[in-house]
This record gives sequence, structure tokens and C-alpha cells, in this order.
Amino acid sequence: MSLPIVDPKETSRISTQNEPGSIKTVVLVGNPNVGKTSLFNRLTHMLAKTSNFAGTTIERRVGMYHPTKNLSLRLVDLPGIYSLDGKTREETVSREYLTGEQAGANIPPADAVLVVVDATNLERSLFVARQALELGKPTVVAINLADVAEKQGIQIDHSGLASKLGCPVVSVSARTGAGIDQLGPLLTAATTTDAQGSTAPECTSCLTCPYAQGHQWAASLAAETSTRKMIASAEWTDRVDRWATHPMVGPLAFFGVMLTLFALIFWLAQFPMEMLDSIFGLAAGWVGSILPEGDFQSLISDGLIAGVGGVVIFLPQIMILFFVLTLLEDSGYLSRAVVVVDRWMRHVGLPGQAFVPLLTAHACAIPAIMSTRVIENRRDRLVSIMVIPLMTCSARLPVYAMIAAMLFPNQALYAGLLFAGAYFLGMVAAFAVALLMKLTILPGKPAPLILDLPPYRMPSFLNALQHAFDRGWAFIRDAGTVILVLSIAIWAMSTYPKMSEETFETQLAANQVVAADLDEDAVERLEMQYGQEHSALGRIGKAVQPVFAPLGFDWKTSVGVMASFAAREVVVSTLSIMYGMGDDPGDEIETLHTRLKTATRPDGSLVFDTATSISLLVFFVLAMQCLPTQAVTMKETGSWKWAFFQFAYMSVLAYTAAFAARHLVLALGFA
Ligand SMILES: Nc1nc2c(ncn2[C@@H]2O[C@H](COP(=O)(O)OP(=O)(O)OP(=O)(O)O)[C@@H](O)[C@H]2O)c(=O)[nH]1
Ligand SMILES: [Mg+2]
Repeated sequence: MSLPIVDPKETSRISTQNEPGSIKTVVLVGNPNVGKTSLFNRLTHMLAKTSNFAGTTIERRVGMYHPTKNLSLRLVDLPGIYSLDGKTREETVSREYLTGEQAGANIPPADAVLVVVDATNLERSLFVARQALELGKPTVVAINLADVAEKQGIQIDHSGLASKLGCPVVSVSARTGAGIDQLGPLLTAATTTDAQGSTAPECTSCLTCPYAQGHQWAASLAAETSTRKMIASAEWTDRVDRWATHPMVGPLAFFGVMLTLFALIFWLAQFPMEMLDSIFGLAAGWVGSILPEGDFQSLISDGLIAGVGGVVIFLPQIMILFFVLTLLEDSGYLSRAVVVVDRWMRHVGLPGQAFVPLLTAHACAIPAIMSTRVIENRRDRLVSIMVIPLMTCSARLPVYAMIAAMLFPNQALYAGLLFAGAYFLGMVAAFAVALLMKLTILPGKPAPLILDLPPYRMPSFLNALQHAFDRGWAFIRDAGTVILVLSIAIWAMSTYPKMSEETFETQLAANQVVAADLDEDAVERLEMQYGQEHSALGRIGKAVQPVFAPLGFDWKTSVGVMASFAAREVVVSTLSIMYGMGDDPGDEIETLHTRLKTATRPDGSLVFDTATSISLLVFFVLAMQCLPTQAVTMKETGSWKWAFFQFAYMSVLAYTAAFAARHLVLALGFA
């Protein structure tokens, strides 16, 4: 199945492409979590992030919608708001987009406004609708979530509402697509030159405060135009929430949900992973059969196929993770998890507003750091930025998966536990660092969290599938660019300069090995080992290895760790290249984890015993190994000092914790 996949970074490019005829601007406004972005995605065929969580959209997003051949509408999706008063940054930005005061945004003032209203909560939505109508622009009101309203037995008198509001009203469902085709003609009419601007509906309230007046007006209009049958779902939701947000049961439930998620990933990914692995194995075998033995064959099979393939085999796990995580987000459960986590966040000095950025960081720290712009207090924002890279991002997943497969092959539950443990360690470290900063360099009390608990909703499988494809595509793109280039570099540096025959003889003599006593295979293995040690990478590895020796890393792992400061996944491709070299392409295919699990040091002991594997895992959970994140930290904090501080504290923390973990595992009696 092919799905339209759009990189969010390419939004602006898309927005200026293919704009035939005249272009008009329509701005989407409405309360948080009413489905503005879902509607925007449906009309523009884009893939902007949606989730059952108030405050999903943080940045404005622009996309093109073509209701007719000659008309292109530039749709602007904005963060959700509760009013247009300008009391929060989102409210100010929304107002500016509507009136065209937004300086330097490159977007003309709105020609029309599309107010998105929640059919299941008309009263609250109508307050913003009224404020939008007061702006005097041609307006269309879309009553979204019609499918949910129908299930809840809510009936809305659309024509009554339209006549009271003085603008067209249409019932839609961004999920099912119902009513969407009515929007085209209405928006076309609203953006034509002779379209009438709206006039604010008459307010019949006798209250004097304009706020109370507005709310009373919204309440009475909602009551007048909608009827709701009594439903049992509110009671059901309350009962579930009592447990999901319980101080003791809540955290246990959260851990249980995450553990199930990770175990599921391992279990489901097993088969596609094995398939990918054998495809790469077959490809290497095929290369071996058509290319003559030599450096070129080695570059293709030991460098490219081992390097890129070693990383790409983790694609199923990444896609399944994002598929299930999106379902979980859409269900509304994650907001309950926020309530649970917020209790601890407050104690350690992290603002509740940091939860969405911390959650976003599980995909990538870069958008997460950028999304901290919603945190107005500078201290709160700095603490959040400093700890965000401790959250497990998708670049770490191949490393975790490699170690989990090495320690627990074919044991999905234990592998899941290890994964959950690694995620948990990142979170605990973030909280501990935030607390330390609160007690030392960044004292203060964070602003409290005011959270709108969204209703539980049936998640959309299509949406989850789209997100899984989106993340999978980003992963493939990285593997095809960054990892590919680095794999070639690693291969070249571990192949050249080549060892001469004399050097080999000298090495044999230095190690007191008599070649005549060994069989052909053993001589070949030694030639490979000495050759790698003689190469540029071998020399670098040997030079840096003493630094990593206390963590149990051999020189090859040390090189992998150093290389992964460019991008974390590189450690997987480096180990795949270094430990795969010299394998005959015709040999029986060995998976990366079996190869690593059986790798031995010159003294015959295992390279990756349990203690070293755990130490490597802990190092990758906590280390700052991402240059682009550092650049974003520098930009967002306005100072290189914070970026340097982040790098320094994370490196020290990763090293110390990995050392401690290794010794703890050894002390517990595991080798
Ligand atoms: N059943 C159903 N779910 C919907 C519909 N529209 C949106 N949703 C779901 O409602 C949730 C919120 O959707 P979003 O599009 O992120 O809402 P938003 O208004 O952009 O939210 P913010 O960006 O937080 O302001 C998501 O889980 C959507 O899948 C709909 O018509 N029917
Ligand atoms: Mg949105």
C-alpha cells in the first residue's frame, strides 16, 4: 500500500508548489483537541502530527487545498486556543494570523476563517467561534467529530445554529470523511471577492462582564441547538480514570502498559527482522558470487551491506513501536499518564508543560527542544531543554535492540523488560538531573500544569499506520545517507593502510605464534585481526581504548562508540562491519547478534559478556551523541555554554553510570 508521506520540514516547499489560479488564505481556529489538524490533513493530504491530547500542534503549518481547478486555498493550521484574547502565546499568534499582523511570517491576512467546533462539547467551542466571528471575516463553522456525537446520541440543529451564528455551518468527521466534500464549495464561496464578512451574533445575555456574557451566550446557544441523550460513558470514563491516575496504581499501570508495548514489539518484529536479515545475507552472497574477490567486493559486502543492512534490519521494530505508540496516544491514555508523571515532575522542578516535549523526544530530541517554546518561564524552559536528550530517541532503538537480542535472543518478554528498563532509566536520569539543577544552578518553582483530560476515543488505525510509515521512512533515509557515508568511511579506515607480508610476520613473531603450527583458517583469522589492528581505525581504536577499558569495551567497540558521536546508530553499523569482516560471503548467514555474542578477545574471553553489554546499554541511554541536537540547544538557549554544559554533564553521567552498572552486574555474579 502506498501512503502519502510528507516530511514536516518540507511543508513550506509543498505550500508554494502547484498553485494554479488564484490563491486565498484560510486559517483554521478552534479549541485544542477538536480535530483541526486531522481536518487539515484530510484536505491537504498532509501528515501533520495529530493526537488525542490538548496542545498537539505547537507550530503553525501551511498546506494547499484545491477545492476547484482555478482556486487554491492556503490552509493554515494553528495551535488550539480557548479564546482570542492574546493572554497566551498561542492566542496572540492565532489572532495575528487572523488579522495579518504576523510580522515576517510570509502569510497574507486570512481571507476566510474555518472555525472547527467539537460536536461533543458545543458550549466550550462556541465561545471561540463567537470571538472569531467578531473579527468580521467571512467564516465557515465545521462541527467536527460528528461520528462520535452520533454514537453519544447528540443531535445538533445545524440550520438553527447557522441562522443564530449568521454563517454557514457544516457537520463533518475528519476521521470518516463524512461531510468533508461540503466544505469545498463553502470555503470557495467564503473566499470569493464578493463574500460577505461575518457580523458577531447578537448577545442576549444580561451579564455585564464580557467574559461571563460570552460564556453564557455559548451555553444557552448550545442548549438551544443541541440535545444529548443521557449516556453511561461519562461514568465509565470516571471509573477508569480513578485507577489510571491513582497515585499508586497509576504508575504501575503506566509501567505495565509500556512493558506490554515493548514485549509486543519484539514478538511482532521477530519474523520481519529475520526476513530482512536473510535478504541482506543473500545480497552479500550474491555480491560474493558475481564480483571477483578483492577490495571492491569487500567494500560492497563488508562495508555497504553489513553497515547499512546492520541498521536497516531494525526497521520493523521502529515501525511497530510508532504504530502502537500512536494508537496509545490516540486512545487518550497518555494524558492520564501525564497526570501520573506530573506529580513527580513538579517535585523535581520540571513544568507540566514539558510533558509534551518530553514525549516528542521519544521520536527525536530536535523537535522536542523546539517545542519547549510554549514554556514561557525561562528557567522552566532551560531545565526542560537540558534534560530532553535523556529521553530515548528513535536513533537509540537499534542499539537497544541489538543488545536485547544479544542478551535475550527469542525471549520477547525479557527483551521487552530490558527495553522498558532503558526507557525508564532515561526518564529517571532526566528527573534526577532536573532536581539537581533545581537545587543548584536553576532554583525555582515550576508553573503548575492545567490539563484538559481528553475523552477516551477509538484510535485510528490508518493514522497510526501513516505515522509508522513516516518514522520508518525517516529511518530509511538516514540509513541511505548518513549511515551509508559513514559505513564507507569506517570500512575504508579499517581496511587501509594495508598490512604488508613483513608486518604480518613481525606481528606473528611478536605474539610468539608459529604459523606452521596453525591450520589455514586460523592463519586467515590472524591475518584479519592483525590487518584490522594495523589499519587507521585500528590505531585510533587502540589509542582510545584505554579510556573505555573501565567500561569493558574492546578497541572495536571503543571505535564504534566514538563514531556514534556523529549519529547513534553508527555503533551498530560499525560493529556489524568490524565483526563481520573476513566472513566469506558464501558462509552460512549469521545474524549480527549471534556474531557479536560469540565474538572473543585475543585471550579467548567473550567481548560482550553480560556486564559489558549492560554497560554499553547504559552508556547509550545517557550519552549525548548527536551534533544536530547540540546545534538546536545552542540556538534555542542563545548560548553555546548551555550546549556545552549539556554535552559535558551527559558524557560524565553516561561514563560514570556505565562504569557503575558494569561493576554492579559483576558484583551480582553475572559475567
Ligand atoms: N472519532 C473521531 N476522532 C477524531 C475526529 N477528528 C479528530 N479526531 C481525533 O481527535 C484527536 C485530536 O485530533 P487533532 O487533529 O490532533 O486535534 P487538534 O484540534 O489539531 O488538536 P491541537 O493541535 O491539540 O489543538 C486525534 O486523536 C484524532 O484522531 C473525528 O472526526 N472523529
Ligand atoms: Mg492540531
